[in-house]
Amino acid sequence: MASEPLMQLPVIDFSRLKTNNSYDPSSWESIKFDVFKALQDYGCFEAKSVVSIELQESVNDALKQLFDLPVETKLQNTSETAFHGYVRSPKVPLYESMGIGNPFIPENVDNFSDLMWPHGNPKFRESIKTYSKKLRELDETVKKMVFESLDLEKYFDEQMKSTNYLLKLMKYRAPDPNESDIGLHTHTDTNIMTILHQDEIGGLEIQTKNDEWIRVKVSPNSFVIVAGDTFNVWLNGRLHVPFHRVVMNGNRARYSLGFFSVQKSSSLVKAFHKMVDEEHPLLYKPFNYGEFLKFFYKEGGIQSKFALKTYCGV
Ligand SMILES: O=C(O)CCC(=O)C(=O)O
Ligand SMILES: [Fe+2]
Repeated sequence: MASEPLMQLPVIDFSRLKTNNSYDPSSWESIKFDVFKALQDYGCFEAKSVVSIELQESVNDALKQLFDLPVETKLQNTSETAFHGYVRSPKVPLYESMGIGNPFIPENVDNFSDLMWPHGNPKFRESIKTYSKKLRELDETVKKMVFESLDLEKYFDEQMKSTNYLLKLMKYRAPDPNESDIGLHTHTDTNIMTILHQDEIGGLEIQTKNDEWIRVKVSPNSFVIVAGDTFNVWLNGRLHVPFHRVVMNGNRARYSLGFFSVQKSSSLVKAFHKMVDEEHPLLYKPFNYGEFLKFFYKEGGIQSKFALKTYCGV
């Protein structure tokens, strides 16, 4: 599949953000500028130096151990909520995934771990807990920077309170010789924002505003931050929401994970009043995220590249 290997996503180093455990104000301002620009221009960027290599490696091991479990064990993880249970689908034959809801709540990780390893797996528990805390911190930092860039600080706490999180653990097997190499079809993320990590196999591809595909290759302990549709509804189109996909190459399995922030269904997804003016007319009517997901999964929205526009575009 044709893709452009030479272009790179913006790289933002988060190690400069704190000195002696407190935020350095000038670094905050300069990183904030880069974050907002990257999300406007690309809808994504590489976030560097958020977790240590050691922590990343122990999470990579945890992922392999999880998917090596017998399928009967993996099937024990069931849920009514989309992507929280064990997912396999003939539409994406290379893909399987498992989810842990709000994984920074220790009990949620313990319950998941006990279900998968009834005799215990302390290493899995501890690495996932530490990792999830770091990812939540990164999620909050990036969003706060975007809110500040648009003078929306006063809405920040309320928006964070109406957010749920999902840690999605994913494996893609290598395709058989006559099988398609598509791991995950082209899509945008409909949630607020996603923090992705892929292992050294690579395969994540992101489309630029000029319709060129970038094959993402980032440092082993970096993340790719991806803006989702919900975020762009709040901001009435100020961000770019990139199409992305997974294309497998080679003959080894690929492991990845995503930390998804999702707006709770108890409040409507809608543009901040301040974001709508003559220059920026309203793009989407307010909607309930749970209802949108029903449309997305049941009425063929998932096949449409522009499901949100069809559902609530003005
Ligand atoms: O596996 C990946 O790297 C990407 C996953 C993804 O885009 C998604 O789950 O929405
Ligand atoms: Fe995605």
